[in-house]
Amino acid sequence: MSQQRLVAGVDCSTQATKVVVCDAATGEVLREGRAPHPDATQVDPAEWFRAWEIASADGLLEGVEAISVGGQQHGMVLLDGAGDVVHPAVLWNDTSSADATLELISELGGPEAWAKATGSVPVPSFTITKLRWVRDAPAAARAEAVALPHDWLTHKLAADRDGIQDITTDRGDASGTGWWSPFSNDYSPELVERAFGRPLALPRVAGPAEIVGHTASGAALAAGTGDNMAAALGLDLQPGDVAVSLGTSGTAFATTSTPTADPTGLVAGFADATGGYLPLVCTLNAARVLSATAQLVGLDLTAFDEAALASSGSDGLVLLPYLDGERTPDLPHSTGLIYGLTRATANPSTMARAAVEGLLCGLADAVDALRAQGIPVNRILLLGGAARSRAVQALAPALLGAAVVLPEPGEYVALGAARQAAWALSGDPTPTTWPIALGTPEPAGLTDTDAAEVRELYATVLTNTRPLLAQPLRKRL
Ligand SMILES: Nc1ncnc2c1ncn2[C@@H]1O[C@H](COP(=O)(O)OP(=O)(O)O)[C@@H](O)[C@H]1O
Ligand SMILES: O=C(CO)[C@@H](O)[C@H](O)COP(=O)(O)O
Repeated sequence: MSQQRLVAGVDCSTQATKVVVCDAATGEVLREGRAPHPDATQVDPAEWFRAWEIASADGLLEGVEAISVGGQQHGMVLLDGAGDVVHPAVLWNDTSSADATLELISELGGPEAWAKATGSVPVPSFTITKLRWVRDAPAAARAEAVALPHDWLTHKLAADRDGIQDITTDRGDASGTGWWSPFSNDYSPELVERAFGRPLALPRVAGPAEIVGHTASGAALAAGTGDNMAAALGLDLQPGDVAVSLGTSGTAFATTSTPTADPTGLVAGFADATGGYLPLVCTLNAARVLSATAQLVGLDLTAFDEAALASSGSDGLVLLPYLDGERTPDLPHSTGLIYGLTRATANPSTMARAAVEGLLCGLADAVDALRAQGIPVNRILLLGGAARSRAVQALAPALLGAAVVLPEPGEYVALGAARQAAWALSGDPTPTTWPIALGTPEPAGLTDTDAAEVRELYATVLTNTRPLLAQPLRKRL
C-alpha cells in the first residue's frame, strides 16, 4: 500500500485566513484551521501572517509535503529594498482610488484602450489605481517593489529566498493588477511607470505547477494564485459551468481557453491558475449584505434566513445593497438604498427577503454580463459563506436564470490551493481530479415571472437613482 501524501491549501481572504490539509490523491480534507483578519480596507500584512500562524498552529501541518497560498486579489503591498512593508496594504474593497481610476482611464485613451492592453478596464479595486493613489504619499518614496497578498505571504513562508528579487506570483493573480496582459502573457511595466511615476520591481510570474521555494520545515511551496482562480481549481470548473461565489465579494466567473476584453468594464479579463483564462464579474457587497441587514432587523443569521424563507415576496420593497460603495455597477461612492418602504413592508421578514433578492439581483446582472461575452451558462455552482443561506439557495435558480448546483459546503479557495500544491508535488502535466459532492437547492416557489418582476423593479430603481448614487454622499443634496 502506498503511503498517504499530505498537502495544504491556504485562503488568505478578506475576512479570514483558512487552511485545509488534504490527502494529495483524493482531496479528502483531513484537518482545517482558521483565524480572522481585521475588519478594515487597509491592513498591515503582518496581520495575515499572524492569522496564518494561528490557523496553522497545533500541529495542523504535520506531515504536509507541499503548501500553496490562494489570496484575495488586487491588494497592493508596497515593499522597500529589504522587503519590508512601507504602507498598509490597500485592499480590493478600498475605494480611495476612485479619482485615480478616472485619471488613468482617461490618460490611456479610455476604457477600450485598457481592455485592449490588459483585458480589463480598471476599477478602484485594481492594484494599478492604488499605485496612482499612493504615489505622492511620503511612504511611497521608499517603495522598491509591489506585490499582491498571496505573493507576500508565499514570500514570508519561504525560508530559501534572499530578497525582493525572489518574490513570485502567478498568471492568475498578476492578471488583476492592471499591468499584465492576457494577450502578450506578460507584464506591461510601462503601465506601472505611468501609474507610479517610476518603475518598481515586479514578482516573477511562476508556472502553474512550479515549486517556488520551501518552508523552514522543508515543505515545497507551489506558485499560489488569486482566490477566485483557486476556487475555479477547487471546483474543477468545466466549460458551461459558471461559479457564483458569495463571500465578502460577490463573483461570477467561468474558465475559457481564450482571453476576453470587455470594453464596458463589467467583465474583467483575468487569467486562471492552469494556463487558461477566467472572465470574472465582481461586486463589492455580498455576504455582509445579509449580516448587516440581519443586524438591522435584530436577528441572527439563522433566524434571518428563516424570516426570508417565510416571506411570500418582497411586495415592492427593494434593497440596492451597495453598503460599502460598489464596483459592479461602477459606483464607488454609492451607499445602500431602500425603496418601497410602507407599513406593510416594514417588517423583518420582508426586509430579509429584499436583502436576499437585492444580493441575487446584483449577481444576476453579473451572470448576464458573462452571457453577453458569449460565455455559456449551462449550470451555476453556488459557493462562499452566504451560499450556506437556504433562502439564497432557494431563490437563486429563478433569479440567476439557470440550474443551480450546490457544492457541499467547504473552503473551495483553500481546497483549490491544496490541489495546486498536490499538482506541483506530483510533477504531472495536469492536476489530479478530486471528486466533489454536489447538491441541489430546495424549491422556493418563485416563478420565472415573479423573478423577472423582481429583477425589473430592481433595475428600474437602480436606473432612476444612479445619478444620485454616483455622487459622494456629502455632494448629493
Ligand atoms: N448561513 C449564512 N447565511 C448568510 N451568511 C453567512 C452564512 N454563513 C456564513 N455567512 C457569511 O459568509 C461570510 C464569509 O464568507 P467567505 O466565503 O468565507 O468570505 P471571504 O472568503 O470573503 O472571507 C461572512 O460574512 C459570514 O457572515
Ligand atoms: O476583487 C475581487 C475579485 O476581482 C475579490 O473577489 C477579492 O479577490 C476578494 O475575495 P473574497 O475575500 O471576497 O473571497
